[in-house]
Amino acid sequence: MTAPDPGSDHEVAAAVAAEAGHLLVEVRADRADLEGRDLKDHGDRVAHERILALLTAWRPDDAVLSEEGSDDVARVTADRVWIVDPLDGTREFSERPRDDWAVHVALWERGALVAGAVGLPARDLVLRMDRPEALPARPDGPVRLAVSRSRPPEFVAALAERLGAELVPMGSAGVKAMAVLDGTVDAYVHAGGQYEWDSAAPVAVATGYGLAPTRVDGSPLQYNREDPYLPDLVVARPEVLDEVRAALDALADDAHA
Ligand SMILES: Nc1ncnc2c1ncn2[C@@H]1O[C@H](COP(=O)(O)O)[C@@H](OP(=O)(O)O)[C@H]1O
Ligand SMILES: [Mg+2]
Repeated sequence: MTAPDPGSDHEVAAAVAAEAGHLLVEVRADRADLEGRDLKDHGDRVAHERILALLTAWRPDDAVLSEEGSDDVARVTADRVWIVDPLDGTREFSERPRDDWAVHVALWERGALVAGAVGLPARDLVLRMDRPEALPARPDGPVRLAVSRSRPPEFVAALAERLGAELVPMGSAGVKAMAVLDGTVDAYVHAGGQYEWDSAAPVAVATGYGLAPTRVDGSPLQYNREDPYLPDLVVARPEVLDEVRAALDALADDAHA
């Protein structure tokens, strides 16, 4: 049976992320018979089904764009669309006991992200757009950039060289964006491929925390487009934003020279 409607859209986002996260933690513990691809596929599927069941019960009139669902283009004309990645960092989820994987739940309404939560189930955390916390003070030293541990884009290596930055590898777009918010790193820059579900909830939460995520070229991130491919992203804490932007612009100039 589905629990009662949690209330506001923010509460729904957080409850959906938490419930799917609990399920994934259980699956990982209970299904010792599953490994690798089988564990990834099972996790993706059960988390997607749970999220869909909860959103259907609590927000029956809203559309859903999920990494694991079949896309219905009718969402493009809908007023409200939940953009979800039931299991981000699927690879890391399958590598027990890694904890760098996430559940993403965001709500897009008429052009803007209006609610969002990123669950970090293996850390028993849900970060929410509506419950921002102060960023810890930034330590002295080089800029720290979160980067994919399994397929670090060459572009980010070039950026790090230009900035004299340190690369901090970890899995999951949600984990990397949340690492900016908890002070583990100063920025997360990605290029070369991603989809709306990889960044919508992390961007919603980062926006709630007062950050201003953009595309790599500085333009706004736009969601609920017909093609959900959204290949690049910059999430940076305010103290390093100008420096990171200047380096990105210089790299773009070099590329066009
Ligand atoms: N070049 C690329 N093209 C498409 N998706 C990419 C990508 N690089 C990263 N991603 C997606 O972004 C998420 C974070 O990746 P990473 O951990 O490597 O930083 C992953 O989501 P999933 O785990 O949901 O598939 C991954 O599939
Ligand atoms: Mg993903």
